[in-house]
Amino acid sequence: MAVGFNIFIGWDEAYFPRAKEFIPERWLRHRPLGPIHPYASLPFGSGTRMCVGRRIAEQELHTFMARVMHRFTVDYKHEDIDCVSKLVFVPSKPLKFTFTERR
Ligand code: HEM
Repeated sequence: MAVGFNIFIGWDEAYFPRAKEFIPERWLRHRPLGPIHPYASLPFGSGTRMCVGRRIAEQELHTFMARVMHRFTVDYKHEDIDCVSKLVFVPSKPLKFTFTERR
């Protein structure tokens, strides 16, 4: 239910300005693209049956990303990537990132 909801609302300009552009900065705490309705994105569900692993999952993602970015410089020197909806949004092309170990 929550996943389906995300697909349909995720591209709705009424909830997400420049909805089809990949702008992860929209999620920063100060919401540079404007406020986001608290129920516009529910990847972990909501209410009494929402995901009990949410905090673990988010902590793991943050720790993983921080450790990777601390260790590597990440480059992408290919064509623009779009996203397609396959139950959830996924990249339209393979992600050919180059990871260079930082010195
Ligand atoms: C990115 C990672 C994850 C996503 C996107 C996710 C998403 C979800 C969603 C959408 C639900 C259903 C919520 C609802 O019915 O409203 C759910 C339920 C659940 N998730 Fe996750 N989950 C993630 C990671 C985890 C992890 C790491 C754990 C355990 C450590 C976990 C344990 C559970 C459990 C036990 C439920 C059932 C809760 C209930 O029915 O009371 N999940 N999750």
